[in-house]
Amino acid sequence: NVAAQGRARVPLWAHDPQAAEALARDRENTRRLPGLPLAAAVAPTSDISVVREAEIVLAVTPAQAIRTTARAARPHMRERAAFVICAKGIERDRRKFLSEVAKEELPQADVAVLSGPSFAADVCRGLPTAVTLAAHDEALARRLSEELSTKTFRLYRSTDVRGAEIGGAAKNVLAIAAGMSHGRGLGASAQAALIARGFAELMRLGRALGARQETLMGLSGLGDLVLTCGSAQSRNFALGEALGRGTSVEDATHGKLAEGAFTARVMVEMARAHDVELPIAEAVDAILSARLSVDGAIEALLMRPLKAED
Ligand SMILES: NC(=O)C1=CN([C@@H]2O[C@H](COP(=O)(O)OP(=O)(O)OC[C@H]3O[C@@H](n4cnc5c(N)ncnc54)[C@H](O)[C@@H]3O)[C@@H](O)[C@H]2O)C=CC1
Ligand SMILES: O=C(CO)COP(=O)(O)O
Repeated sequence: NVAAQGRARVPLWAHDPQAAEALARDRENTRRLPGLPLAAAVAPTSDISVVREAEIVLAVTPAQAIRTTARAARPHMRERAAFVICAKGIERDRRKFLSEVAKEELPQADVAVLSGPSFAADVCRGLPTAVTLAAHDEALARRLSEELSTKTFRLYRSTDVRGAEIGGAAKNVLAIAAGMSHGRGLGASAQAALIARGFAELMRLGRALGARQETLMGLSGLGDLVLTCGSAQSRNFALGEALGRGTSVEDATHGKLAEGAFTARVMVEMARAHDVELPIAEAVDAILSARLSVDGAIEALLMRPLKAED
């Protein structure tokens, strides 16, 4: 809907033909964004060859589906079209960032990352939102941020692609921890401590992987961490909250896409490979893999040796 502002036609591809038909019929995503109709210019389809029309493709699938989607788009994408990754996560099987996945699958495209604090429903309602648009090429970042910004959806440009994607991936894992603390009734002080120590983990990992500090402290890092760790509107926070209340991992992860559940393990593996300690992310991974209970994780975090605040 944002892209439809000022454009006559915005094709919207869905991989599931029934979903595309339902969107075309109802002009609304009745399950995920009820009460928020599609703009008139949005044209749902399940034919991925529509990317042929596009100079800008917004890739908004689950993170683990970015590779197959990019691969399917490859024969149809124009030379130098922009492939803007809006998913937040890291490829689990090959331990790759999504910009790396896109570059491998779409050599003809210019890859960018759009990430930051923005619940889809807020954006669709026209509530004020500000996010990061990162591309290695400054001129591309500038062009995309100008073309995709509206009065209420403001894109700040960056050339730190890695920083933008680390923030978006890591905050989901940390939001699960924040949700657990809330669901377990640990109180507002614990919540604030978790966000601050979670941010320390995000910074440590980001620095080890070459991200810039200002990106990690910006919209796509700290900004999105604060949003996601502080709102039950977040699916990651809601997943953690359910676990904190005692719901089983199987029941809690069912139904809605919570990217942190897919990112936790690969984030911990990447950190270990770079000798970076991430106790909160490790606890989330251990709980999701049923190696640790929520109470066991709280106990383990409280028992950690006292150390300097870094
Ligand atoms: N919903 C939100 O507020 C925000 C979501 N994101 C990110 O956007 C990405 C997508 O999230 P949502 O749209 O919210 O999730 P969603 O669950 O609402 O929609 C995901 C869509 O992907 C489709 N899909 C599932 N498997 C697929 C596959 N193998 N190939 C292609 N498409 C497939 C589903 O049919 C569905 O239409 C996630 O990485 C999420 O972190 C980022 C910012 C905000
Ligand atoms: O990324 C988001 C907000 O910036 C959406 O958060 P959830 O995926 O946790 O709902």
